[in-house]
Amino acid sequence: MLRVAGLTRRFGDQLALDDVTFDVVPGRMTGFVGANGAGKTTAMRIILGVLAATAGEVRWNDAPLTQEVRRDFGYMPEERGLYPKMKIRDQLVFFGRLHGMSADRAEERTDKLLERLGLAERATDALETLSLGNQQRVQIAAALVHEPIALVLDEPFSGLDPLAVDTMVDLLREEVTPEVPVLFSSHQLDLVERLCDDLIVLSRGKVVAAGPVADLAAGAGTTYRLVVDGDAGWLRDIPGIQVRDVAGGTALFDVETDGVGQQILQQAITRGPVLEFGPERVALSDIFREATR
Ligand SMILES: Nc1ncnc2c1ncn2[C@@H]1O[C@H](COP(=O)(O)OP(=O)(O)OP(=O)(O)O)[C@@H](O)[C@H]1O
Repeated sequence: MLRVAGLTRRFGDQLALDDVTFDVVPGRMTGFVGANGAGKTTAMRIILGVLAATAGEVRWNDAPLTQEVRRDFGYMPEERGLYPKMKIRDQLVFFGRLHGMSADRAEERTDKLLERLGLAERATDALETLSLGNQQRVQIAAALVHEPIALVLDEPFSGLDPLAVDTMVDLLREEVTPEVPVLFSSHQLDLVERLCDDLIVLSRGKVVAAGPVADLAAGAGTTYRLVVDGDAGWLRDIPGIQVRDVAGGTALFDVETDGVGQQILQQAITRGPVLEFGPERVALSDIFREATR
């Protein structure tokens, strides 16, 4: 497991990270979100050892993370770091070799990834001749080529069209074996919601929410949605609930007393057909807004 423990980073007077602690659990995709300047890139750079922490440490399997172990991490930096004039296949093989792979293995992995990303026919083209979306695909391949033991991806999906996002996501899911923790930052909350198992929300250098998305989304857990064939206006007269909204047969309400939700379902059934009933999931955008307020 990758653990960030009490990370603090100052730039002059500015506190970019303030005692940040979180875990990135193997085999789970962890989304890292926060407004511009919240400190995501700074934290990722520290994890990768590109930047030093002012205080705190990064741990790997309960021991301080060493440079040797870091060599086996995969990293997609915010400032994409590939060589524009180098052929993409040569470049990926080169990165594989840098991470200690044999030439044969690096070539085998490179060809598999290029094939998988639909870039096999461009293997001998220079990176700069590719579209930006395709350059991004090569970036992700560069992070994956050496079969990393952990992945840290800074905005891996920015600028990609929905189809390219899907290809990348499929590839990540294939690559993320149960031993590999994956941390990725993104501003695309819909995508994060679809993709990640765990979420870390950073605001002004502090962790303001963290945990499994399902738990965070259920956090408010007392809001229900009822859809009936008819008018749901009668809900307004029921004690023990707070009606948020009623539009025709669709109602959203908060349960203030335990068990009232089930009583309402029973009442609704006696009044006519019930089309939908259940707890309302909180949208990630709402969790984000609430946490970073
Ligand atoms: N090298 C640096 N020197 C001075 N300040 C820096 C440096 N790097 C980052 N900062 C500051 O630290 C804060 C956190 O920046 P960081 O890039 O980590 O945020 P972020 O969450 O990645 O933002 P974004 O979503 O815009 O990429 C910002 O206020 C930024 O200006």
